[in-house]
Amino acid sequence: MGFGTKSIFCILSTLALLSFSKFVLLKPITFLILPLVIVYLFSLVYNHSKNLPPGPFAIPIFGNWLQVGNDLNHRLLASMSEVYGPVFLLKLGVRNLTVVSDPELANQVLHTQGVEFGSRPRNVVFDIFTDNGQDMVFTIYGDHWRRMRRIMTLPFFTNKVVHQYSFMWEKEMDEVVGDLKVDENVRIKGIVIRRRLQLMLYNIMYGMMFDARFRSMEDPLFIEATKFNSERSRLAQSFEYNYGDFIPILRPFLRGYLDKCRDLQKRRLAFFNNYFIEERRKIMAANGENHNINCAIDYIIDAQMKGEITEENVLYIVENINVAAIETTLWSMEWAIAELVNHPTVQRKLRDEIKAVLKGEPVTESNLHQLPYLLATVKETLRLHTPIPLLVPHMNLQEAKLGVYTIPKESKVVVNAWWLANNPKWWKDPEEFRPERFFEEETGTDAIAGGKVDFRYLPFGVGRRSCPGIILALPILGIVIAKLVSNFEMKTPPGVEKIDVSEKGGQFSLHIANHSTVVLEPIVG
Ligand code: HEM
Repeated sequence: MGFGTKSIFCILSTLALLSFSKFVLLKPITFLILPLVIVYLFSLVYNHSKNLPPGPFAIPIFGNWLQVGNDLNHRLLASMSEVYGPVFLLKLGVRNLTVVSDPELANQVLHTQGVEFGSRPRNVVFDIFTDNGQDMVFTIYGDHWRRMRRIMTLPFFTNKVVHQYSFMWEKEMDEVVGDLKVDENVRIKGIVIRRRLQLMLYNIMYGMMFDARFRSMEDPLFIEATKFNSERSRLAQSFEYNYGDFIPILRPFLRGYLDKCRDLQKRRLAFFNNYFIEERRKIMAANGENHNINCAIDYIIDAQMKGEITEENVLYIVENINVAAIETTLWSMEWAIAELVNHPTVQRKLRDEIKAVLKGEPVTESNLHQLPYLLATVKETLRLHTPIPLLVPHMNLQEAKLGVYTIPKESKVVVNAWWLANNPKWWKDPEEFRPERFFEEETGTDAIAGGKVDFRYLPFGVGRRSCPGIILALPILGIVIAKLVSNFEMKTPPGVEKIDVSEKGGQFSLHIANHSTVVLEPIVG
């Protein structure tokens, strides 16, 4: 007798027993429990006949939600994978969550079955922030995504763009170095460097997008842009709305939260439109048919004028760059700086490498490839502190196979990229910040040079939905770190032994919990 038949037999005998017992007749409460028992037994049969991935026992309506809670972060999911295996399934109310923690299965989700798992799940808050998928990052896999990704590639994600803008990036970074050198407090008490680096990154991204620049950290438009983006991040990243997403009957209780999201989104999009996009439209219109393409948004508006995308899509491309590009790169910089302060020998080795190879020439995008220790330091930062530890969630529109298991259609599928890169099964002393690992024990893999994909190391994902911004993020991170270590000795403030590298996570992000105060002592000579 197979399991299915056995279970049906079990259901029938349980029902028979219950219906004949005095207990049923006497206790009305049984009428409440009985349906739950039936649902549970049927779900057992269903799960086994479908061969769903293993997972904790799920109760009706709530599934596993009451057991696992809201904060489904990379560490909790990693510890669950030790119990349930490299792929497991959580039922969260009406949603299914499949968690993948194995390089070969990650290869299947992201690469060999990239089409099947290439969509993004929706949720009540993201539906508001993307107007039901008008954007690119969170939209399902299909024609709209393909068109948006193609249109964004040429003005943002090519080598030509990198070469065109790297001079501007380097200038922005030199300004940071200049500002830090003239401020005496920086070398005595130290500063929280985040805000200054944030201004630099806004200037880099807004320069590429709109040919625009914020004058200083006090520029009212800069203050407004950062406020809008951080509020958007807070509302979207919070775990506090999960209950309404998992259990639709609870959604009325989310009304206040969702109204807040709608209000913010309206004001934020109007801000992008009125101050930046409309400005570019005016400049383009003044030049008529022969308008020049001076920045990314000109190219994108041009695509809209040719009827390839809508006006709303243009706005959502701007919104996506604000969300995807700036904070991710900024978090990585903060992690790198904190680790460098805590590891002065790594700073010294970086300095030695730069001196020996470049012999006094400045670090630029075009000579970065000559600095393998610098590249390994960036790589090690993203391994230990993966900024998007579970990648952006994937989703299968149809029922799909993953290994021997069946993944129900429209499941949220997350790849635990942080655990792939920090599991002691695959890495020696993974908790150590040690760029040398890529020259010592990792030499046989795609450690530095590229080539065959190493599915243990996926901070940018891989495959169709991988991060197209990697082409900008890696050189930006490399040059910033190189400029900081060449110009400054980075230290803890007086009385502090180590920078606190505790982490704080959201639905998609992992950042440093306390923005570090760092002393930067200029290097003379
Ligand atoms: C250190 C910095 C960055 C990290 C760690 C990072 C990481 C990621 C990850 C993990 C994904 C999702 C991959 C997946 O779902 O499989 C992603 C998607 C994306 N990233 Fe990045 N990213 C960074 C910087 C950037 C930058 C600078 C840009 C743009 C200028 C950018 C634009 C995007 C876009 C548009 C997507 C969505 C791709 C799609 O859905 O097709 N990212 N990024």
